[in-house]
Parts: sequence; structure tokens; C-alpha cells
Amino acid sequence: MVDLIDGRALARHLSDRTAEDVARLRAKGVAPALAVVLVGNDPASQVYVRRKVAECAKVGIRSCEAALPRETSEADLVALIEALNADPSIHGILVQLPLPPTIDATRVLDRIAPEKDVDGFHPVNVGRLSTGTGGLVPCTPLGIMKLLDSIVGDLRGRDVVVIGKSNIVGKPVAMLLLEREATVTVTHIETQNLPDIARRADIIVVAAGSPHLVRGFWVKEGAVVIDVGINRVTDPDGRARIVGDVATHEMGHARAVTPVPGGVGPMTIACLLSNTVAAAERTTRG
Ligand SMILES: Nc1nc(=O)c2c([nH]1)NC[C@@H]1CN(c3ccc(C(=O)N[C@@H](CCC(=O)O)C(=O)O)cc3)C=[N+]21
Ligand SMILES: [Mg+2]
Repeated sequence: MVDLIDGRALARHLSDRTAEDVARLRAKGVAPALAVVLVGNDPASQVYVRRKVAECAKVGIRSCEAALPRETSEADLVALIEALNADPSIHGILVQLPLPPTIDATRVLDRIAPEKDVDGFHPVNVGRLSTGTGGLVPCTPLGIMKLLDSIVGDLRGRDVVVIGKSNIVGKPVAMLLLEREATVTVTHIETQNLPDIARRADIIVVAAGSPHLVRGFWVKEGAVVIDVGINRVTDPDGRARIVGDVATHEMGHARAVTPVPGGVGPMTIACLLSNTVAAAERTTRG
């Protein structure tokens, strides 16, 4: 039978270790702190930001939330980021995405000090990831690797198919998998014969944003399926719920599948906390 991976339990385990790291830093006089910047009032973003702030509190990370109106200018947002960059009591900066269309997200993210970029989106960190030379690693890909560590272990020579080529998930997770000497195929919207490609995989990582895209017949017997999708759907009875990118009920022949919710999502937040501590630790080493 397929193993449904408990991402919440693994995230709790990781956060317990983060809480210990926080306590150790605090004893040395460093109180790890994360600044979360939210522009506008997108309800989903508000929920995520609230969850991030709440999880910070649980492990003893100080967080400050800046909620800015949707009309905020790019210049004002950049000015806030520069102030947070210059504030030695702040170790991590996260600008919640998506930003309003009037603001150029790339230009904004490029202004975050790389050593405070706990999302790992700054070009310096992207470059470090692509050369395997350290830096802060994006939270969702990092969480996926920790899930794979617990399910699979050694990834050398494993055939991994990554579905989706986003800068937030697909590309960075492909880089991390390559560092571990997996054989990586990245597919995208123009990929031909995707079911045939997916069927070769020992591990499928899907971040496509398409409800139930990955069907049972796409998945080899005994494969591991990591579902990164967060899709809001409405049932015939009018009830809203979230589903992933995997037809989980068709995965009886897989070895393991991550559920949505309760899989990758909680790991993403746990990795945000551990990245914040890593950023704070770096300041103690000069
Ligand atoms: N600068 C930035 N960094 C991000 O990392 C970032 C972002 N912007 N914008 C939005 C996406 C999305 N994201 C999620 C984080 C946690 C869950 C999560 O905790 N999900 C839970 C609950 C899902 C639910 O009920 O909505 C679960 O899967 O179990 C989901 C999605 C981070 N993102
Ligand atoms: Mg999830």
C-alpha cells in the first residue's frame, strides 16, 4: 500500500530542532528575527503570512510584519527593504509573493541583502545554488529535499522527473537534485508525451498548479510522488477545499505520496524558520 507521508510531523520535528538552535543563539545574545512584508490584501497571502508569523512564535523567532496598502509604490517598498537590510536586529526578510502588478517583483527581490534573503530568490543565492556553493536555499525545494531524505535517502542515479520549471520550485529543486547526483528531467507546459516521461521516474516532483494532473497511469509501480500543488477547488456541494497536482486516490501502486494539505506546505514553513536561524547564525561568525 502507498505510504502517505506526514509532512506535518516531519515539519514539527525540524521545527523542534530549530527551536533548540534559537535557544542556543539567544543564550549568545542573538535573538533571530524575521521581517515579513505583505503588499495589498490578497486573502490567501494574508493567511500564509499569518501562518508564518505564528510558526515563528512557536520556535522563538521574533517576527515583524509590515502590511502595506496595495497602492504602495515600488520606491516606497524598496525603501522599506533598504531599511530592513540596514537593521542589524533583523536577520531574515521575506517579501510575500505575488506582488501587485504595478510593482516589478524582480527589481524588488534584487534589493534584499543576499545574506538576509531567506527565500533564496536573490540572484546571488540563485547563482550559489546553481554552482553548489552555499547560500540560502528556497524553502519549498529545501523542504522537498528533506522529505526525500526521510523517504528515499540516497538519490544517486535515481531518475527524477520534475514537472514545472518555475523559479520558485522547479528550477531550484532540479539544482538540489543534481547536487545529489540524481538524473534529472525538467518538464514544462510544452513538453511532449509527459505521461511517458513521468512513467520512467523513480521520483516525481510536481509543481504545475494543475489539479490532479498526475494520474495513476503516469506513475511507475513503487515510485515516490512529491505533490507541490496548492489548488483551490469548489466541490459540487459548493464547499471549497485545496487539492494538489496529483490524483492521490489513483496512487495505490506508488511507494509514497505527499498529501495536500499536510505534505510539502508545512515543510516549506519549517524551512523558512531554519533559513532564518541560518541567517542569524551567520551574523555570529562575522
Ligand atoms: N516570498 C514568498 N515565499 C514563499 O515561500 C511563498 C510566497 N512568497 N508566496 C506564496 C507561496 C506559497 N507558499 C506556501 C507556504 C505554505 C503552505 C502551507 O502551509 N500549506 C498547508 C496548508 C494549505 C492550506 O490550507 O491553504 C499545507 O499544504 O498543508 C502553502 C504554500 C509559500 N509561498
Ligand atoms: Mg502540502
